[in-house]
Order: sequence, then C-alpha cells, then structure tokens
Amino acid sequence: MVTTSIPVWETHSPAHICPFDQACSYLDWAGKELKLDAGLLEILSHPRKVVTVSIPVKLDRGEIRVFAGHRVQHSDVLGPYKGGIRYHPAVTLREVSALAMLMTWKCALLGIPYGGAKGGIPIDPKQFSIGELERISRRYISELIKDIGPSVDIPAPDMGTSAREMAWMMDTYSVNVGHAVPGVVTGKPISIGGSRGREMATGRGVMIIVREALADRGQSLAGAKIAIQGFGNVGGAAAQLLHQAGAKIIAVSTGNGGVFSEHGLDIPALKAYAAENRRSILGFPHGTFISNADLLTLPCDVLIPAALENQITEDNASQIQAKMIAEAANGPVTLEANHTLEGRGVIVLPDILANAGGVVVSYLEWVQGLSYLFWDEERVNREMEHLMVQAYRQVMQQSKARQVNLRLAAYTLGVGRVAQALTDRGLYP
Ligand SMILES: NC(=O)C1=CN([C@@H]2O[C@H](COP(=O)(O)OP(=O)(O)OC[C@H]3O[C@@H](n4cnc5c(N)ncnc54)[C@H](O)[C@@H]3O)[C@@H](O)[C@H]2O)C=CC1
Ligand SMILES: O=C(O)CCC(=O)C(=O)O
Repeated sequence: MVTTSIPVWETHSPAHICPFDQACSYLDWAGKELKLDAGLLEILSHPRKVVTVSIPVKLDRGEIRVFAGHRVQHSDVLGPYKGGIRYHPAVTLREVSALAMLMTWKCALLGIPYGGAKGGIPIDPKQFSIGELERISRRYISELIKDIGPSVDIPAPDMGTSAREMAWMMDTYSVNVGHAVPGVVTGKPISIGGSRGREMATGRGVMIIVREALADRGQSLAGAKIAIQGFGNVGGAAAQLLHQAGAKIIAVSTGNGGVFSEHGLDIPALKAYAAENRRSILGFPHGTFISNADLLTLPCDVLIPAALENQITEDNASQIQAKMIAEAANGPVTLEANHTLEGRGVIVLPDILANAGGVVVSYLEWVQGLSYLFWDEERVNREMEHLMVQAYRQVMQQSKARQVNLRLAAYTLGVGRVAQALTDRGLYP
C-alpha cells in the first residue's frame, strides 16, 4: 500500500471512508497491474503542493468569519495543474487531495496536456448571500494569486460553484496582476472568454459514454431506464440530454431526497420546478418521493451517481440492481464496492472517463482563449465527442488486452502515461 504524508493539521474527513485513502488504493491497484516501481508509486501518491489559506470575510450582518480555503496541486508532469473548486460543507483537505489526484489520471487518460489539481472551501453556499459568496471567492483567489495562472494552475467549477464564481475569480486575478487574464480559469461566462457548451459539457460527456457502453451491448439510449442521484450542473445536464435521446429517467434526487416515476419523469418540467423552488425537487407533482438510499438500489439499466463520493460502498453494493453504473460524480463507488459489483456482473464506467467531458471542454475553452478564436457550440461538442469516444475505445481495448475491468483499464492508461512522462522528463531516475 502506498503511504502519504498529508499534513497532520488536516481536519479529519467526517465520513468513515477516507477519500484520499481510497484514491491511493486505486493508484496502488493500477501500480501493481503496471508493475510500477515502488519509488515511482511513492512519488505519484504525494501531491506536489498543498496550500491552505485563511479567508477572512465580513458577513452581511457585520460578523467576521474566517474560512479555510484549500488548493491541492497533485501533478504538473504533463502540463499546468487543472481542476475544479468545490464549495460544500463536507470539503476537507483529504477530499480535495483525492480529487486532485483523480484529475491527474483523468487528464492523462483523455490525452489533454494538463496535470491535476482541486480546490475547496468547506461551506454550504446556500447559507450565504450572493455578496458574501463574492467576497469569499475573491479573497480565496487573492490568497492563491502566486499559486495559480494560465500556465501554472487553472481552476474551474465543481460542486457548489459555477460560471458566476469563475467570473469573480478571473476578475480578482486580473485586477491583481494589472491586466485581463481570461485563461486563469475555465468554465467562465461566454462574455469574458468562456466556451460555448461548457455548462452542459460534463453531463454531455456522461451521455456519450453511457450511449457508447449501451451500444456495445446492443442496446440504445431510447427506452433505457435510468436513475440519477444529484440534479445539479452534472446530473441535471445528463438528465436533460438522456431524456432528449429517448431514455426513461425513472428517478432523480438532490441532497434531501428525490422523485420517482416508473413511467419516466418529465425532465424539462422537473428542471422548471427546481428552478422555481430554490433547486429542490421535493413535491414535484408527477412522481412519488424516493430517498437517496432507495434511488441507488432501484432496478434500472443505468444508475448515474452525480453528487458526492462514497455513495456505493460495501454496505449497499450487493443491493444494487442496475446493470451499469456511470460515475458522473468523482469517486462515488469505493474500491471494495467496485469488486463486489464486478463479481455480480455490474459494469462500472469509471469517473475519470465518464465525467471527463467537463475538463475536456475546459481544455477547449483554454485553447480557444490562447488562439483568440472562438468556436460555435456545434464545433465544441464535436471536438469533445471525438476525445470522449477515443478515450472510451482506448479503455475498452485496454480492458480486453489486460483482461481487467474498466476502472483498472482507465487507471492503467492514465497512471501509465503520467509514469512514462515522469520517467521521460528525468524526474524519476
Ligand atoms: N461541474 C463539473 O463540471 C464537474 C463535476 N464533477 C463532479 O460531479 C459531481 C456533482 O457536481 P456538480 O453537478 O457540479 O455539483 P452541483 O453543486 O451543481 O450539484 C450537486 C447536486 O448534488 C446534490 N447533492 C448534494 N449532496 C447530496 C447528497 N448527500 N445526496 C444526494 N445528492 C446530493 C445537490 O442537491 C445537487 O443537486 C461532483 O462529484 C463533482 O466533482 C465531475 C466533473 C466535472
Ligand atoms: O473543468 C475542469 O477543469 C475541471 C473539472 C473537474 O473538476 C473535474 O473533472 O472533476
């Protein structure tokens, strides 16, 4: 087992499953399959840089609060650090470190010239006014000014953040350096150099990978029964695109539960309902209540966890009735659960492949910005689809060649490419 030296001042993960230990277990598994040298694995198991800053902010009612803001830069062997920024109460340094490592393998698997990073602030954005969120976001980026930049580390949205936060961050960075630097973040509004298609990109990527995986099994999206946990940027977009493609979305949930309909939910109506009800879907009239736990064990063709990590564990893996799981979230299935599911013949489309559409379009946004030439949405979607399908085919090929499941196939490709680059750069003797 690889070891790690995440600083001891870390506040401990509230969940009983440590996400960073999980990420290291996956790395360890890939390392064994690739027969990587122990020293090389040791390097890959450590983030290159871990930054935690204090964010003092005056709230609307006059009170001063100080929040912790993390940014973990796992690897820049293949290019600038890349990865989202999460605002969620469960954020810990260990979680951010795990997510940063996943970004490294994801970018390598997709063949885009980035390393991996992630950032996060342990807050519930719903508890703050827009003005407070703006002050938090601006101060966080001011504190990280020396650690980020368009050729150093390029943040993007993740849970709890969106184009709005990216715009504040781009502006804060630009004001600090004295000129506009759109390339410092991706997932920005189109008005300041964002890419068409980025908002729907992660959900679109999920739809593409599910479509390919079903097609390989002789099934089409039309009529496929799908359950989705999470109805935010990723889950909402995936639901919309899958619904448009004719799939039957039988259940959708948010943090406080969801709705179920055996006949399939009217996704445009559900989206409109959520927009009117501060993103809650409870009480939607055309369906019945379902808990998050029950949603996960529904009989369906495809289960799409699109919220938090560690949702499918040893505790519920044997009850999963889906034939296929597409990991739209990062790390929703634990290693042990993955083994149980594999033993039961459930196909798991791994996060570093299934949810890569977001970072792929972030890359396309960065490329458009660097070349001062912006594409229409059709071109963005086409280029993204090409990279997603190419990566899917490579994972399938690797799975066959090595006789391993799709997660190990994806990991051996991602980890293997980073290990090769590290060696070629002379960083590993
Ligand atoms: N935004 C992006 O471009 C990308 C996001 N991801 C991953 O997708 C996942 C979701 O991210 P976003 O959609 O951007 O976040 P979001 O903040 O837009 O939406 C999150 C959704 O999850 C729900 N949720 C929160 N806690 C929950 C719980 N305990 N049980 C069930 N649902 C819960 C929320 O109510 C909301 O519907 C995360 O794991 C993120 O890392 C992965 C790749 C890119
Ligand atoms: O778009 C990006 O750069 C990063 C997206 C992200 O955080 C992820 O893929 O988990």
